[in-house]
Amino acid sequence: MASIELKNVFKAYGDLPPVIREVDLQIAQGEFCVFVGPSGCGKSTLLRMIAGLEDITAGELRIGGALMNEVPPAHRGVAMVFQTYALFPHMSVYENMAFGLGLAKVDKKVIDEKVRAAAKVLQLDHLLERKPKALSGGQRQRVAIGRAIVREPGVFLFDEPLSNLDAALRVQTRFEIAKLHRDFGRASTVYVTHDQVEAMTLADRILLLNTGEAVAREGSVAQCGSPLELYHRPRNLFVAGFIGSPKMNFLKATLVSAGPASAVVSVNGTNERLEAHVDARALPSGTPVTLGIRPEHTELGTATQHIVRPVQWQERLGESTFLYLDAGDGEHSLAAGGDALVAKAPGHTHAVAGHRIALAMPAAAIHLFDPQGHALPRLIADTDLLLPQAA
Ligand SMILES: Nc1ncnc2c1ncn2[C@@H]1O[C@H](COP(=O)(O)OP(=O)(O)OP(=O)(O)O)[C@@H](O)[C@H]1O
Repeated sequence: MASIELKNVFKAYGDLPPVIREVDLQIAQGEFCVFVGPSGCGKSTLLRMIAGLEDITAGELRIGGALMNEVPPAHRGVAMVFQTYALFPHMSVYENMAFGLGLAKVDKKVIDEKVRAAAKVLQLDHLLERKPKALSGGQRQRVAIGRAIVREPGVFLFDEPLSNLDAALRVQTRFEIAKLHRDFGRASTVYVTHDQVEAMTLADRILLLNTGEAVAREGSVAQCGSPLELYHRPRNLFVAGFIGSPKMNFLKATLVSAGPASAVVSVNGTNERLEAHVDARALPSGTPVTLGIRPEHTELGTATQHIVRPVQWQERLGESTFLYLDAGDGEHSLAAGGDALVAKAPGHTHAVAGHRIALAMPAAAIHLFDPQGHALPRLIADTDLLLPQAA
């Protein structure tokens, strides 16, 4: 029941360059915010700074409007769920869940009510007497979540809570976390993950963190917005390449012409011309650009404008088939160590390696990036992309 506000937050270890720079972020009460980014970008560090487990080098952290920089973790009104569960092995499920409330000297009867209510929600009521070692990974993580819930915190912090679970249990527990948030949605939640699907499905808002030189150049925030905003309107090449799996295809191209409704580019090393519903009027003709298109937005065949490329190999997943084509513009060719061009095709597709196939690229699906990697504005209405409308 508390908002979280980060104002120009920095984190540096000793004399090393800051690992977190210039983070400005407001998480509204009840909002579910997911931190994602490449390994080492500082997701956990930022979360631990909110929890009070790491000092804040510079900037301000407010929870529920109150400055928290110097407040000890126990007094911040936050509850954290760790990847490793961090349960007490000698205590039963009940004792683990009751522990924090006992420390806070809450009345025994109240503790009992809260533990039993949380256990019911998490379907742990038949396991209350068990020790953690007699539980599955998923059950242990539910106990860790239960221990957080009974404290009725204003803020929930999750640090990769599902990464020790197998694939099926991850899906189930992800669903449970989403449901818990919906049912008890007054707490603000910050959730760290490197899993795209978790980020896309759980978040009201995603904060994608920069890594490497970009941190020094533009601060730690690569982009912050709704999952579909990052998917449909990535701000730059890094965001476009990070959000989405398999990742967006990139082709080197050159701007031929730019008008109010679309731009035309030529794919380098070919005489192919493609129209894009993008506003490129800020750039002169002849400017080198990067064309981006997601594998799921390509189509097989010649129904719309298309390019023709040889198939290298295919991955058949049942529901869909991923075709890997030689990007084939010399610079990008697989033979030259470049990325393949990936197309998502229907599951029944069967392509023969070496065969040349036509890959349609609808003008509405193409993204363009300027020479600095910044996205040019897409001329597609928010309503067509199912994006949230401004109030
Ligand atoms: N105590 C420390 N001293 C020096 N550097 C540290 C310390 N703790 C973390 N770092 C560095 O801070 C950076 C951010 O680490 P952090 O664990 O927050 O990244 P992450 O995005 O959560 O990574 P991952 O996805 O791999 O868990 C890393 O480069 C890490 O090496």
